[in-house]
Amino acid sequence: MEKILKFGGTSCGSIESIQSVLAIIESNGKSSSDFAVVFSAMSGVTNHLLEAGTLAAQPKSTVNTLIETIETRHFEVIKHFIPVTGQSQVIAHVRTLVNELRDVLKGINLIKEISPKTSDALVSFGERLSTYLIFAILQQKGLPVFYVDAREIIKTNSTFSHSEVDFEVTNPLITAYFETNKGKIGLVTGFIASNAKGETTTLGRGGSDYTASVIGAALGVKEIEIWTDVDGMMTADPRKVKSAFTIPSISYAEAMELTHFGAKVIYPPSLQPAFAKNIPIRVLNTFNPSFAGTVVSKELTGSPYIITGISSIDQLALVNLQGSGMIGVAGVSAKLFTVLAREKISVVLISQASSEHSICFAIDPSVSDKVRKVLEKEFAAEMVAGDIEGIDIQKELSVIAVVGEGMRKHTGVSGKLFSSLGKNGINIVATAQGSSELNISVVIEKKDLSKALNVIHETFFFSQIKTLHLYLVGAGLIGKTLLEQIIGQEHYLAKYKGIKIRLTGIANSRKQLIKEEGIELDQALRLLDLDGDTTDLAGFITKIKALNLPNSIFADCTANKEIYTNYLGLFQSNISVVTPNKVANSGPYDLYAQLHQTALAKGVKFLYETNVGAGLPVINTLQGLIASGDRFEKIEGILSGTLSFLFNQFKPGKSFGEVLRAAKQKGYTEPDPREDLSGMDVARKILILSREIGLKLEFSDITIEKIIPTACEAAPTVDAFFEEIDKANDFFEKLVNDSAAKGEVLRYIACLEDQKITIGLRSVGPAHPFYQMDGADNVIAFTTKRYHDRPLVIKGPGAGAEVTASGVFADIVSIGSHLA
Ligand SMILES: NC(=O)c1ccc[n+]([C@@H]2O[C@H](COP(=O)([O-])OP(=O)(O)OC[C@H]3O[C@@H](n4cnc5c(N)ncnc54)[C@H](O)[C@@H]3O)[C@@H](O)[C@H]2O)c1
Ligand SMILES: N[C@@H](CCO)C(=O)O
Ligand code: NA
Repeated sequence: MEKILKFGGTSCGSIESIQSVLAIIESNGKSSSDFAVVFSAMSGVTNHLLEAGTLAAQPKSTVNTLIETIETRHFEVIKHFIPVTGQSQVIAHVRTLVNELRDVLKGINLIKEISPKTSDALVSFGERLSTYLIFAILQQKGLPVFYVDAREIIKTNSTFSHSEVDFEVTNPLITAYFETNKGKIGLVTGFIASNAKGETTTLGRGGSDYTASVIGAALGVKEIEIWTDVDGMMTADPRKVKSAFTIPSISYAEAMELTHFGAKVIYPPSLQPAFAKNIPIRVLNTFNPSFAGTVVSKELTGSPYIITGISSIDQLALVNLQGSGMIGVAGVSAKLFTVLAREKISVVLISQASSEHSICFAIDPSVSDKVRKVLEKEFAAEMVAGDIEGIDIQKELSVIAVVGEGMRKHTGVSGKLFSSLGKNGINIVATAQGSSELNISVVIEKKDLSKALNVIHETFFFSQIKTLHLYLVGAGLIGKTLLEQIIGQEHYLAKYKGIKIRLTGIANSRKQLIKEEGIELDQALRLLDLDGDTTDLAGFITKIKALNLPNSIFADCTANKEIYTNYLGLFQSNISVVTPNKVANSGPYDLYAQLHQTALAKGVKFLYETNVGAGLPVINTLQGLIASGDRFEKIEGILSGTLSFLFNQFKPGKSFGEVLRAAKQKGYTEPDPREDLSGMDVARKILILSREIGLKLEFSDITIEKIIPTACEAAPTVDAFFEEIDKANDFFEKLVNDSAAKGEVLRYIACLEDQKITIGLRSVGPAHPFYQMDGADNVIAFTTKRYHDRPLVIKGPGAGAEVTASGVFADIVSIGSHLA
């Protein structure tokens, strides 16, 4: 015979699905009749039958409603597919079967008990009904079909509910039966069989697949098709990993490993007879029949990936047995696993270090109390003697298995696996790798499961592209410009850096929006307005943490003074922070130190190049010098773009207020320009630089020489401030004139030397290195041990939306490169 098709319960579940099943069979029938089809019961029917059985065994209960439900579902199929003239005969046959079913239930009701034997007889009606219906429909359509009650050809022992097939008797029966009906399509009841006495038995878990496999093996078919409701076996559970895709080809051994840990599309043990005869199994989708699905076979067609798939068990407990008395003592593990076997406790994974000091193994958490009791009893003597110190059971864990024959040929697979988890702060509680190198298993905390699956999936299947999840808080001047810049670089980043930035959250002071699947960058502001909720920063951050997405970056593009109190929690949740906001790094030193230490300890990034000199490479350069062992002697510079612009542009006769307004309009000033004019902004920057070189200075250690009249400084609002500035024009004219009279210019200079910071307005002549400035230029001179005679100077535009956003962007990309 050419092949066997098998349709599961969902394929036989409704009018629509049966429509697809019929179409698939008819299309196969066009070219040949040399195949057979195995059917499960209509979905839900087996459960209804079992329920009816349980009910029937109770006094004074009625099963009529359940039987009617079952009957009606089958009648509906008849009415839909069979022409009226042909219906009565089919309906009559279904009635006969249902009456027989009623008799079985009556029997159960009489003795008030349901044995595995009666249960098997009861559930057999599901497959008998579904298969008969499809037989009747196809027969009326004129296809050469015959109905096969598998009880006539599959013989088992009498272990009801999970009977074992007697192949010696079965195989000749199958070949003879199909030989007699050669040239016709056999439609076979799945799941059911019979014992030597002719009593109905069932084949246990994966039953109908087993039927297909037993018949296929007996007839030596070329392929077995398992039709289900998904596109074959996937690289990961698509409910947990959105980017999971169908595995085109997989080996029997890999399929075993994957399904052992989850992927429940097929149950490989039930396909054993076919495996043994090297018959390939193809897993196909009834609802997407043209899709090629997955072939499970001995031969591999060569996957482009190192691994084949990932699966997991969500709930797991880890038992750890430890003690010095276990070292070198033969038999502890033998005893342990004998006990577990005796108690029928299934062990999911085992790991023992070569020190032999401990053995750890994973079990279903529902049996953890039992395991503890059993072990405490069994090892009581060893525990009293102190040879075994204790039994530790950890719950709320999950296990992930990375599976693939390809791992044998590649080195560095576990390195890749562990480092990808490590970079995302996922703690590995235990690991196990079989010497077959077919499966590496890692036990992790349950809360990290979805994140870990996604990280691993991306690492092995999309290694060319790393998705960064970006949460942008602050969609003002810098935030908006950043979004525009990202849009412009999407293609470049994907192609040359292997990075995709997915905007997962955005907020401004009014609204916030989080979308796990990502927010279209060019629609982000509109969507924030349209779909956003009222801003609640604490709630926003709680949601980010709960989402627990891999490669997450929080970009703080606000000037908010409190937001940084959230950074610590973000770091602890393995979320990196990128920010132009200077408040965190210029706050109390203890907090500053705690933030930096936490980020370092958690392996996440805290990047803030734009804190000083906007996009100019000030912080990175400084860090490079420090890292390479240079020593700083002096840092001096013009660190305010706004003040630089003011003193470059303002000339007597001009309005100082107008020049300041122009600076604001050009995006140089802080959202509140009082921060710039008061010297606060410069003070923050030089303090940040001092901390970068290792000084423990506080804001209060800085002396700021004032440059604006007290009235300006005292102005309560930004508007009032501008009014005061306008009134102070003479004051500023005099400052400039006095300086110009000496042939000099005014420069607002910050200086760090001998652990002291001074900031003030200086009048400098043409010989001074800061004399020649333009626009909103910053200049920073580092005098160090190495750059001693002539300082290292960084100079250029130090404020403005484009240069600042690009500095923030570069920090984000640098995190991407670190993760990729
Ligand atoms: N302009 C520059 O040249 C420059 C250079 C370097 C650094 N920076 C820094 O960049 C940051 C942003 O500056 P900007 O000019 O874009 O400011 P902005 O006022 O234009 O934008 C700030 C944004 O933050 C939002 N915001 C404020 N508080 C918030 C909160 N609690 N929750 C959510 N959103 C909140 C606002 O709604 C706004 O969208 C500042 O920290 C500034 O110091 C600016
Ligand atoms: N307001 C700041 C922006 C850069 O940090 C300045 O004028 O320098
Ligand atoms: Na910078």
